[in-house]
Amino acid sequence: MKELKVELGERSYPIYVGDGLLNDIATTLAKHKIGTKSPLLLVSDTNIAKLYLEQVKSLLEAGGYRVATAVVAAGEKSKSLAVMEDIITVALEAGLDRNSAVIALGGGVVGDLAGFVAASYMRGVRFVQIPTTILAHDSSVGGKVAVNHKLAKNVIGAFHQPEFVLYDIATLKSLPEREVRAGLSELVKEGFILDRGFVEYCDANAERLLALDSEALEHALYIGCGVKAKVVSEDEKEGGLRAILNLGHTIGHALEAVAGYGELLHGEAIAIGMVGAARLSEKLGNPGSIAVETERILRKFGLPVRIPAHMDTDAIMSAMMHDKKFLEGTMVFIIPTEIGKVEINKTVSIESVREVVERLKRED
Ligand SMILES: NC(=O)c1ccc[n+]([C@@H]2O[C@H](COP(=O)([O-])OP(=O)(O)OC[C@H]3O[C@@H](n4cnc5c(N)ncnc54)[C@H](O)[C@@H]3O)[C@@H](O)[C@H]2O)c1
Ligand SMILES: O=C(O)C(=O)C[C@@H](O)[C@H](O)[C@H](O)COP(=O)(O)O
Ligand SMILES: [Zn+2]
Repeated sequence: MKELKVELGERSYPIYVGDGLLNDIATTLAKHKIGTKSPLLLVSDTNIAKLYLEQVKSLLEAGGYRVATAVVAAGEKSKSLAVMEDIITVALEAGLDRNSAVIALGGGVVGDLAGFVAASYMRGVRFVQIPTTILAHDSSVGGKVAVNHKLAKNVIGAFHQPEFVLYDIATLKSLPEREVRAGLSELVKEGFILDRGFVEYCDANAERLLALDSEALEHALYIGCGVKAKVVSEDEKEGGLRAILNLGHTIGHALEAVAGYGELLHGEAIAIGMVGAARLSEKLGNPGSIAVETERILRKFGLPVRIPAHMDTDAIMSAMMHDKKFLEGTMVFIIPTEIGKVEINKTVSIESVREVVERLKRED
């Protein structure tokens, strides 16, 4: 097992990464002083529930915990206020109190949703992340929790840090291929923003990562979680630096909302968004090779790098105006200045964004 730490003073917490860690869930809860007197709420989705819910529930019960479960429909559409309210009903009916904890067993959808329940229920209860997708190396660390609004992604949410993150890479073996690719998109993003060596590792080990080779995956997730932990430790609430984790998200989130949540997976939309950001970089005078290289690596992972031609440019532009980085009429963009480095740029014009969007729709 490998261990990392998110350093946030009294809210610091560990990330445990390893093979078979789920077996230790009850002892890990006890170690983190989550006791057996108040019931727990285990949140999952329909796909994950079939695979791992009974196992985790039994392990917890064997450790003396009382466990209520809430299973939501798999997919992005479950990140909604309506589904959140249903989960809160389960929590109330099961008698969860302020000493209870909510456990997210799943990908980013379950993590963001259960996390926002934990942040809101009785004004905040403890929260544990058990990520089960590659993408969730990103969502389980850092405390951003949210649900979507039909006009914009993640605009109803909070910062609520977990007690710990338990990442059992054995669970990743059951991921569908499309989800593996989408997860690798956000994983290589951690390299694009801060670590050229990691991009080179992902490039050289693409086949092994796609084949879910345990050693390559454990190493890559450890590095990816490490980048995330470092950035969050320096800027928990996105006062500045943390915005770099949003590379590809200004365009990407707009595509997700306009396509209809779940049509384009988050990682797929971010892949297209990262190509968009690299094209904008070229417009700002940086080398065109950044966009070429970004695109080459994302294609290697079988990710989409073009905007579906049927998507309406005006709708995409208008969705972008709801981005959390759109401030006082200015679009703040995360721009790659070389592979492994980005800058937070406030000079990108709306016209150049429109041009890039149009071009990404027209090209093959
Ligand atoms: N909070 C953050 O900082 C943050 C960071 C990145 C992404 N996100 C959010 O995360 C979400 C995307 O997360 P995701 O890609 O994990 O999607 P997801 O949670 O929808 O999971 C993807 C699919 O894989 C299935 N699945 C999950 N684990 C599985 C397993 N082990 N075996 C088989 N199937 C499994 C799920 O049922 C689902 O169908 C988006 O909503 C995005 O906005 C949040
Ligand atoms: O943790 C962050 O900060 C990120 O930006 C990580 C992103 O990958 C993630 O998709 C996040 O949810 C986006 O945040 P938002 O504030 O743009 O909704
Ligand atoms: Zn993301």
